[in-house]
Amino acid sequence: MAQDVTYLCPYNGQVKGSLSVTNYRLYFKNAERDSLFILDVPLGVIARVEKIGGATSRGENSYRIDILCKDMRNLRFAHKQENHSRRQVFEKIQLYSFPITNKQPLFAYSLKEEYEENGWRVYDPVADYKRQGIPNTWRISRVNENYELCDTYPSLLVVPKNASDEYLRHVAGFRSRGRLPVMSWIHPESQATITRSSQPMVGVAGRRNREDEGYIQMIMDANAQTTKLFIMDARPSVNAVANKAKGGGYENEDAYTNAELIFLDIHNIHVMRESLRKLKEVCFPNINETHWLSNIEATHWLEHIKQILAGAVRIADKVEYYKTSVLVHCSDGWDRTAQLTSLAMIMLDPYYRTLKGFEVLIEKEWLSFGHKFAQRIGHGEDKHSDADRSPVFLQFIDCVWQMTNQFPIAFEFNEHFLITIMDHLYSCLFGTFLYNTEQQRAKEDVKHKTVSLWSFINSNIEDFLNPLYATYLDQHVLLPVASMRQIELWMGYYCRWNPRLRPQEPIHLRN
Ligand SMILES: CCCC(=O)OC[C@@H](COP(=O)(O)O[C@@H]1[C@H](O)[C@H](OP(=O)(O)O)[C@@H](O)[C@H](O)[C@H]1O)OC(=O)CCC
Repeated sequence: MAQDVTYLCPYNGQVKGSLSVTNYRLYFKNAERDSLFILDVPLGVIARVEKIGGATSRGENSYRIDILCKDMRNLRFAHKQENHSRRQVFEKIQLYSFPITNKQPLFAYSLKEEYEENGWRVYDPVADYKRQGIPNTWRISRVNENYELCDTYPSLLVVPKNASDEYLRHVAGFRSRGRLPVMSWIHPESQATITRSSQPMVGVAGRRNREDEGYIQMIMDANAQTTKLFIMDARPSVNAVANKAKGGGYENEDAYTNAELIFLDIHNIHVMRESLRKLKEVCFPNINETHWLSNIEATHWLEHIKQILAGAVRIADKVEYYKTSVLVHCSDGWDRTAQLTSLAMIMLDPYYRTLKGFEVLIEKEWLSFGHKFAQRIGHGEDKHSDADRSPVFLQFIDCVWQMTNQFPIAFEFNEHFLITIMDHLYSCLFGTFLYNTEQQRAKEDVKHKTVSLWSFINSNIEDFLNPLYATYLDQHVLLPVASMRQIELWMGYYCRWNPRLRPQEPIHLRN
């Protein structure tokens, strides 16, 4: 606890008060009695802490602690040199914001809160495949039971019936990191499927693999409706070609007869990280009125959102209206592929537009299929400029918000639900988003040692429901308009800290 600290609020000016740090949060409370001002920041959201100014700094508020956060804001606290309090506050914030770096346990292992709902029971892979209805042209394989085939995949895989476990091993050998094509979703009527994978290891030599080619044919044959299959490669073709230099690449249509390859032109994690960095500069702390639209355009953020949504629309369109199966992949098959399969599934299957169904979707397409949450967010690590960090999951949640914005009564959950998920992606209060793979989470026994985010949400469900929700029975397919005219900046998230941008009651009505 440090007394006599001044929070330099970009909206309310200087606020004098006391700053406390616990092993979970940073808590600032103003000293004046009249208007209460509180800042309550989970330390997990902190990306970087720095000391500004030294003992000889004389300018007003020049002796500070500046904090950069992952949730689109920065916090600045001015200290008094004579109090000698800054060092201790700084060291405690460092210690508890970066527990992995400092060999401390993540706070999720300290949370003792009890909830009546056990969120760890929300997702059961067999139950979701049963709900989808797996016909006997497909089978559940246990070949990855102990993660021996692919340590970044789930232990349970749904594959074409005729592919033996031995055959699967050959196919996995030709896919980057063993991430072979497996089923994400099957259409209840047409039996057209969405399958997902990583890139084939074609390389500059143009290597082929008989089993991989035969396996793609099996996926095609499992859909009696058509003799064709679309391979949607999420990447710009130039990147797919560049990946050949590292032994990767894409399917050669001569080798995969009846398959049509389409590139969806979604950029890689490095482009997206840079785009969000620019967006934060434009949105926080204040909005430049005259250059707002050109500043937003210069970040390219909305173009990326549009491109991801448009890719998912093309997948949903092929599966629904052409009754044709689609294989989705990118380079590694855990960033853009997860965005595309999960968005297409939301468009095609109303179950995933319910609150529980959305939780199942995140558990299945993101967590069980090895999206590297720990690495992309940097949980507990102080390496704020790590090139593996990237807002891939935020882009997915932003695309879901775009759909709720275009179809306000089609989703059971509300905006607060999406923002709460983002807040706890960073907070490390729950075990849900910790680690990078299902195997790691099983090894760390998170289901017994931590609380699931869905326990908290499902025990307070009324806060997260959309009052306008109308269970669409007939309109089960929802295709958003993925064009720049319809895509909007999600102000409720990117500008959430600016009180002037919150719709207020007219001043004269304020008491
Ligand atoms: C000469 C060496 C060629 C080379 O490095 O290939 C590597 C590629 C990197 O491949 P990219 O696809 O551009 O970028 C990759 C994808 O973003 C992938 O996510 P996803 O799951 O969405 O695939 C991430 O997991 C990887 O960490 C990242 O490297 O780099 C490029 O293609 C950049 C050139 C334009």
